[in-house]
Amino acid sequence: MDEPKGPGISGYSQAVQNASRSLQHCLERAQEVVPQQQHQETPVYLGATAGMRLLSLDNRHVAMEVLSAVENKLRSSPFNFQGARIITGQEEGAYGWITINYLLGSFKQSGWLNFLPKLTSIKETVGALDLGGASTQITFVPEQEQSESQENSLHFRLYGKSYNVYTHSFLCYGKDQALRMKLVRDLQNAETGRLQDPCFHTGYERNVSIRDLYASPCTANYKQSLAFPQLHVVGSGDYQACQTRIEELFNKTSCPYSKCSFNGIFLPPLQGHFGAFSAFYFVMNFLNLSAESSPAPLNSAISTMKNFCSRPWSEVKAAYPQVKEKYLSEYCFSGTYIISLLKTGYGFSLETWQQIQFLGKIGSSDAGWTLGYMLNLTNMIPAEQSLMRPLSHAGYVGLMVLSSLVLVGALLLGWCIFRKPRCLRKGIV
Ligand SMILES: O=c1[nH]cnc2c1ncn2[C@@H]1O[C@H](COP(=O)(O)OP(=O)(O)O)[C@@H](O)[C@H]1O
Repeated sequence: MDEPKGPGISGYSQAVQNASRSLQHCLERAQEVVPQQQHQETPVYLGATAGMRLLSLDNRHVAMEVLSAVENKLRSSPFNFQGARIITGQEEGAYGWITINYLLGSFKQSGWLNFLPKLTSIKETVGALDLGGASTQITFVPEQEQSESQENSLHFRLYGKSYNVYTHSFLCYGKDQALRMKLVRDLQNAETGRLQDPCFHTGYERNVSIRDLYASPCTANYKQSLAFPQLHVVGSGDYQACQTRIEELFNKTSCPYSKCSFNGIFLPPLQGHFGAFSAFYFVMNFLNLSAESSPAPLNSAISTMKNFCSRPWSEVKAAYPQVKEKYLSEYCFSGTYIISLLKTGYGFSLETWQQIQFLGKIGSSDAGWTLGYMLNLTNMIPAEQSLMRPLSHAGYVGLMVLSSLVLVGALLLGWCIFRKPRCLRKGIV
């Protein structure tokens, strides 16, 4: 039976071992891809996200140990290691937004072409929705420039244009921590260690260690002494009931601003198109709800989820033998969570849902915060747009041919004037 590892001591060392293994794998891959003579001059940065933010909240000492273990490994690699740090939720949101807009070309178009608004359709930036295991981010340029909450507002100057960006990172609302929060809430009224859970398929069973469940800062507040050391989760596969339980995670009771998402957090009216990536994409892509040309409407996403959650576990397992059991068993929860977060949490409607595009890659690059982080650290995005636009290859060739013709013409003219004055005179007379 699959048991999700929580951040108990065993969970941490397991997590460190996993991280170390993936880092090794990453380094080996990078050494294959980057030509050997460029290894030393290739900068390497490491940014850690919400999982490490949580670990740091829970035990700063362990978090620092993990970072320094990773640093040592990277320092001994052939690359030019520049440092490892835990990035803030705001940075994670901002870098995701920078990545997708950089890859979609939204910044450049809205740079110098804005001087010619009538000649070109102005392309707006696209909002970014990022779902991880431990946190989720929403970032976009709202219609109203003045923000009601300074902690949610960022200012960027990119390619000569200013952007006032709204961002918020919800720690604990990544899909793994959200599942934990739901489980501990379900446990509050439980008398036995057996929990019937509508977010898992019928026939699915999982044992969860109570100690691990409460070990996260996201669930610590719900801690209660229970007579049983393990929670025995038994699936009942019911989308509607699952959605009802999930929606309890979003506290909509009070809002100190004109508008909020949930938990009293300011959210300006949603504006424009959104790219939803990372786990938003992994889950929606598995459920066939991410079609890039026309993403499924909200109503059909809900019917797909109803149908998927109601399928018995034995049937689902047989249908997808190649999918990791941990992911497969949680797609009913994750899909339902995504719909609830976007609809109830952020307030996407039937209409605005259509503005969301679920993105895995843009071109050949992953949609995610990492590219934006690199672009920022390596100063790849200038604040000001250079006045000269770089020439395309065709433009360059054309300009060279034209200047060669002008040069040949000038030489001929000079030769006529100074060496053969009669040819000119003949022409004139
Ligand atoms: O193929 C997949 N299907 C479903 N979930 C996936 C798949 N690949 C990765 N994930 C999950 O997506 C989430 C991505 O989290 P990530 O590591 O980017 O952010 P985090 O730092 O906030 O946890 C994790 O929960 C991971 O387990």
